[in-house]
Amino acid sequence: MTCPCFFFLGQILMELCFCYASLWRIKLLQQGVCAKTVHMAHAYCSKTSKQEGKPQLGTWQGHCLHNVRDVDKRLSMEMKSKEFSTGIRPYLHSTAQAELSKNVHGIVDWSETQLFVTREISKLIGKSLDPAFAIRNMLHLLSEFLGLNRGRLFLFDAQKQRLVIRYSYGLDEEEIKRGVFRPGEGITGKVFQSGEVAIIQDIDTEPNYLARTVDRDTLPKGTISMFALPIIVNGTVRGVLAVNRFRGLHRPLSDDLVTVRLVAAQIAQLLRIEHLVNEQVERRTAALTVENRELKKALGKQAQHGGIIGESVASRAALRQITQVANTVATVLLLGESGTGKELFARALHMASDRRDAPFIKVNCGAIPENLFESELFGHEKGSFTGAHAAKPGRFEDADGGTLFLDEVGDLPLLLQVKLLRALQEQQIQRVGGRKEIPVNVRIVAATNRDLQQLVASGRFRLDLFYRLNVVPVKLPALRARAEDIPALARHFISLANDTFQRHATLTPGAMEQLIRFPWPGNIRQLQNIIERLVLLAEQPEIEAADVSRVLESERAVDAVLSSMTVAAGTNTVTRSVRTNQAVRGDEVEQIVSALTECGGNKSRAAQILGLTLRQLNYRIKVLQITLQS
Ligand SMILES: Nc1ncnc2c1ncn2[C@@H]1O[C@H](COP(=O)(O)OP(=O)(O)OP(=O)(O)O)[C@@H](O)[C@H]1O
Repeated sequence: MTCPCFFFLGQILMELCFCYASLWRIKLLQQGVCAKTVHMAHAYCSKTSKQEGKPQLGTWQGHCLHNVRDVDKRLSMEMKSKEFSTGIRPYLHSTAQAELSKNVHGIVDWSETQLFVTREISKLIGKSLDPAFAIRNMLHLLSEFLGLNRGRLFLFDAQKQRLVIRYSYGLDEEEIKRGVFRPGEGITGKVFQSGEVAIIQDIDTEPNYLARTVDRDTLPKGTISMFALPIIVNGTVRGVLAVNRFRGLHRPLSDDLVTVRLVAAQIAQLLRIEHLVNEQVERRTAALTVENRELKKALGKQAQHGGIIGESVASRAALRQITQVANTVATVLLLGESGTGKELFARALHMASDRRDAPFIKVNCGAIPENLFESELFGHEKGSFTGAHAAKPGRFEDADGGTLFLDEVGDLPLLLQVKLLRALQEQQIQRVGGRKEIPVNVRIVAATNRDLQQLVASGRFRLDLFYRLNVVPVKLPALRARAEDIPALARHFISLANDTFQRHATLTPGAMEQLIRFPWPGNIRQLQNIIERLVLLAEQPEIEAADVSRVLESERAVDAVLSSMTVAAGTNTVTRSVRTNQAVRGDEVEQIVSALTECGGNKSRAAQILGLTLRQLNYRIKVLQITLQS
């Protein structure tokens, strides 16, 4: 028989316990601990006591305190972290408050809570695609509202060949550090290896549970279950999501599994997006790093060599030659096809010489009308011819102390060749209409894309002038003879085009390969034009091999059309192919080509048909980059 005193004492103790637990609840609420958690812990304790029939003060109070203290300890830890107070805490606080206002004094309705958690998880993805924010909040929701605690996401570290914890909720730093598994090791490793879900009813009886991450003593007494789910991204297992579950929760295990599966699927989605973004960023960074390195290299060399890009043997030989003679007065004759960089070399020579602070004057001998040429070169006195209203110095005088660059010197009329020779020999000139000899100190650099020796042989160029100019001949190689220079030149032109058109284009290795393999006829300008076109047409920053193929294909088509035009010369059929790289000026090209065709390649007659002087025709041929190949 029970003593009434004992029964009475028991009632008092029970009341005291409720009061104690309520006080705890109030205290924790005052301290800012999440109200829902405290409420859940409290509800759990009340239920336990009811189920166990009569009050067992030590056991249920112990449960209650253990749960509340444990939650409190972990929340305090989280609350200390910056992230909690800036991102997660306000979010959970507001949702918990909302839930609390509905449910604070009633028995927890789990299906409603599950629905709420599911909704919140989906909302998280909409809020941010940042995996750190979304995943931590999901784990937080699982723990706070469903009691699925110590959520941890392991990801496979390919370098270490280990699964390591990347995101977690409710684990301290030591626990995170300990949570490392080899594939196949423990439950986590096995789920990773098999790609199958593991549901552990009781971790204490599971031989594969290694209790490595979470020390068993830190978990509540009683049965603890565990879910471990593979995270599958694009068909590959990338990691494992694990959570602990107290068996004491009064709802089916399968309900929680549904929610954890949803979280695993959302995490996989987030990682897929992260992977895609990282891949893009990595590709872009790698391309930019290569480009940066190349540009730095090119810049260094450019600064050294006056902007000349060229690593090939032929380019380096030409560079060596101009560097050697830069500081002398020796006349340099630059020989090379159109667009091989003759002007660039002439300028570099000037800049490398001690004349660099004096003028560099360029005269295009092929572009100046014959009747104006002498005055252009040597100047004129007032009234020396109609229209000479004032005295004007010529280009020789302009270049005094510096460099005079005579481009297309092979086009110089014979009469002027004599006068030029005289000026070179005597280092003095006479203006048109003037009597006075004017001394000039000019260094001559001449250039031509024509075969001067052949012109001498045919009587169109004076031999003595040829010797005078040909002191230091420098042969500039055509692009086809220096494929090694193409990558550096291409990058240089990409950078120029990016500056001009405000773009950020880069060439993929495949695109560069296409440019290297293209049979460039010789003109660097053609390479530059194509790169400019590629930069302008590019729909995305990376120019792919297919983009280059497309542009080169159209280039080939233009070449083919122009090459098929043959020119017959008299009764002897001389076949010449005509090419250009300026498709945009096709009409004019066609007119010139058909005039040349009609006249059997005779430029003087073609010029008459076109209403041009021979000099003008030669100039148009040059500007339009029409090359007559025998
Ligand atoms: N080695 C090089 N490095 C960098 N750019 C180059 C190089 N060679 C040529 N270029 C560029 O190619 C274009 C043509 O060069 P340039 O005008 O010097 O050739 P050119 O032989 O004088 O041509 P033309 O005979 O038609 O007058 C220019 O834009 C020039 O900057």
